[in-house]
Amino acid sequence: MNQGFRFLWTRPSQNVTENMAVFLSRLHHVSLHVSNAEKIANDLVSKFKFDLFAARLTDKSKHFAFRKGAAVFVVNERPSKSRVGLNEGILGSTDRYSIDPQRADLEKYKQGNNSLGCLYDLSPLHPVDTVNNVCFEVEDVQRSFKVLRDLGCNFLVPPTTVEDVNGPVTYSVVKSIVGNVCHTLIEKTNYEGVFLPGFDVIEKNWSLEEEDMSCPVTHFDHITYACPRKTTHQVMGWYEKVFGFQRFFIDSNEDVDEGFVINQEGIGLRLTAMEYWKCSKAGIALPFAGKKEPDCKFVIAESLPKQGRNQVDTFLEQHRAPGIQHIGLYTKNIVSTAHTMAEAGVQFSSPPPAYYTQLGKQQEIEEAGHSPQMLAQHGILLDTDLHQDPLSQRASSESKRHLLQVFTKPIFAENTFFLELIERRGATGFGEGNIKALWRSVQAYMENERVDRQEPQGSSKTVQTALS
Ligand SMILES: O=C(O)C(=O)Cc1ccc(O)cc1
Ligand SMILES: [Fe+2]
Repeated sequence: MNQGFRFLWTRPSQNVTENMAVFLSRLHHVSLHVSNAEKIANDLVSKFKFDLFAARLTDKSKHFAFRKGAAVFVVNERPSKSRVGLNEGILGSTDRYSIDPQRADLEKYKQGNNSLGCLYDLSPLHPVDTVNNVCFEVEDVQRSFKVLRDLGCNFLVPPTTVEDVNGPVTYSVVKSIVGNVCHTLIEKTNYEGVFLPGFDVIEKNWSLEEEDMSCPVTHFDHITYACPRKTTHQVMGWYEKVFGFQRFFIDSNEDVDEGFVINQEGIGLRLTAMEYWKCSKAGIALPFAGKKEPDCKFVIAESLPKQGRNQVDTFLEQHRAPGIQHIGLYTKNIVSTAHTMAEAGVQFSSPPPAYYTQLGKQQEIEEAGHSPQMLAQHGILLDTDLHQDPLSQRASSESKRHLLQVFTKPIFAENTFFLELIERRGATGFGEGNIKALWRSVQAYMENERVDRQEPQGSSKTVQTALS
């Protein structure tokens, strides 16, 4: 079945590679644009246990950087339209660093969209809260810019250097093929500061190596895109060509051309996954100095028409563009993390209660060393990888590969983004059982939401009818 692999990409010799794609050193941060930065900032700190470690406040914009292990979010406050002035300079009056336009066409950019002082990104004026910029470190931004421009990529910000006392950082923003998603490419090998020039570091009295035992989130495990129907091949092809991404199989039942398809019992979903070339050889920033960071996977989710309206369609509608639907946070202990976050007010989507009582599930959970009650309490799902190599088949149940996952409810006012917790015990893909149950848990939440939203409308209609 898995033959004639279309997306398989073998790494050619170094010289050829140089002309083909830009290789990414590491994921630097993921950037959000929201209408109320303080609300999300509070949630990230008090509920999701991230640390606010850097901030940039100008009279026009607010940017906060949060970290949990190697997972870094930058929250940008989306300015209201009334605050957008034409032809304003890039630098806000409170900026204390220098910026060097490396290209003449920066003039155009200054006068255009990005007149709001949104460093390392641009203010997208997207109508709803959105997570839309996945920022990567690269070795050479200028060279990356040339390679990608030759490949036909559109740049939203040309190479630009920003500097403070800790040294220079050069960046450029390239538009992706997926809706409003873009990628800031960052070169910071000569920068010695904690984050990026322009941000004030917020000192905290804790060792960077210190680990939060109750909530051991270490990195971004995967980023899932919601894409329109029949666009998966195009998206895969773009990432393969531009950044040298490689396809990997989510599940052993996956078809090469079709991806991993679930098209039954109300679930219509096509999933395809890819990851970037592992070449984390560039200088690695704190707090992971000297350590190998795991790479983040990318998942493309496409809805299939037969099974009715679903969560991918809902995302596309409410987000008003294809884009990042959710991000999986890797944790070393999902039970403890979910428990700590739930106590702090995080709401999780639970699967139907029958999930935990279905034949064999209880035993499967217990064999994996968990308590069904504990998992059920927060809606955590467990999948056992049944396709094992012959050696581990003969080994004890302890050597089986497991995957544990739970989805949060949307974290913005509209259904345009949620988080996921994921713990991998040997499993590298996404289990079919979990995907079905995750899908159902989100569907159930959405159905409830729809009913809740319709009720007041229904009752006001009744009132109106009674009055007319
Ligand atoms: O299993 C995962 O974590 C995925 O990321 C797959 C997925 C993608 C989209 C959905 O709406 C539901 C599940
Ligand atoms: Fe996921």
